[in-house]
Amino acid sequence: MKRTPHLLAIQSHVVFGHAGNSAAVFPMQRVGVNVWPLNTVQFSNHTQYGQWAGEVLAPQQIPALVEGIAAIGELGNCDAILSGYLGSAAQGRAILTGVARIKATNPKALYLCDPVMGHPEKGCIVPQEVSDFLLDEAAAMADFLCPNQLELDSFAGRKPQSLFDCLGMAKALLARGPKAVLVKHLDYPGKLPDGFEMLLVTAEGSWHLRRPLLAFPRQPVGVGGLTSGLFLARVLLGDSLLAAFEFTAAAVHEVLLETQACASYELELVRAQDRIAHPRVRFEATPIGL
Ligand SMILES: Nc1ncnc2c1ncn2[C@@H]1O[C@H](COP(=O)(O)OP(=O)(O)O)[C@@H](O)[C@H]1O
Ligand SMILES: Cc1ncc(COP(=O)(O)O)c(C=O)c1O
Ligand SMILES: [Mg+2]
Repeated sequence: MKRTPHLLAIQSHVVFGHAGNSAAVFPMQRVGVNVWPLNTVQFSNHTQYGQWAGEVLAPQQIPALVEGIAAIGELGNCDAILSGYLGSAAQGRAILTGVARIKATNPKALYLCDPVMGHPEKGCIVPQEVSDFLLDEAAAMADFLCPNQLELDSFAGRKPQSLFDCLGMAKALLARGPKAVLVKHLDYPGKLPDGFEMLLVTAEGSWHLRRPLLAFPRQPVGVGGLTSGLFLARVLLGDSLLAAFEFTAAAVHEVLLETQACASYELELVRAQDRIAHPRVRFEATPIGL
């Protein structure tokens, strides 16, 4: 029997609703991965409500929890680490220490960094020191990097002029160390208004994917964490990077369709669970080159 992969997921938890781990853990479990959630913050709700209660985890807790897992002899079973929303740069550095510790135990373990940098206009609040940490330190250690357009712009230090420019910016990130860059959401001059577009860039090739843009009165939150989590889960389950990319686009689209049908602001993950595991839609990524 094939072994069930294990994934350490280090990102935010919200008591109500879905963002960070609260958007990613259940879908990753639903597709067949054992998830070890380590919550960087516990907030009452995501920050785009404009107010929240709760606390940021003390950074020293991250290596302490990793050591606790090592002490019971289980750290070598960790196949991958995912990091997303961080409460502080010190937490980020503690995660990189944890990644190094896990890779020393299991050199095959993969590290996916979702460089959540915040979006002040949308109300996604992340301290500036976290963005600086992601740009200067985390990208170099990541096997997979999953920026959205804003985050890709921050890495490149400029805005794109075209789709090919986005491709160039994502390819430039490969030189910093990652094996693959998944751009979760593209935005560039000339983009068709009725599509939601993504890019996958690897040393072997690059692919562009378009799915329909759905209308929401208020954009749902947590889609980034859902996207990076499902992508890593499918890679661990044995998909090629391209197959994991296409699966992720389809499963995320299914969740958004369910959410739209329910007229819900929060992602309808529980209702969409069978559609996550077995998406009915399929989007084919097309090769793209410079
Ligand atoms: N097919 C779609 N139609 C409409 N909105 C979408 C679709 N897919 C994703 N979204 C929304 O697009 C936005 C993507 O946000 P962005 O900041 O680029 O990424 P992230 O989710 O990482 O923060 C989110 O608000 C998400 O809810
Ligand atoms: C607590 C928390 N975690 C994570 C996120 C990131 O969400 P997404 O997955 O949409 O990037 C947000 C965005 O506001 C947030 O408030
Ligand atoms: Mg995001």
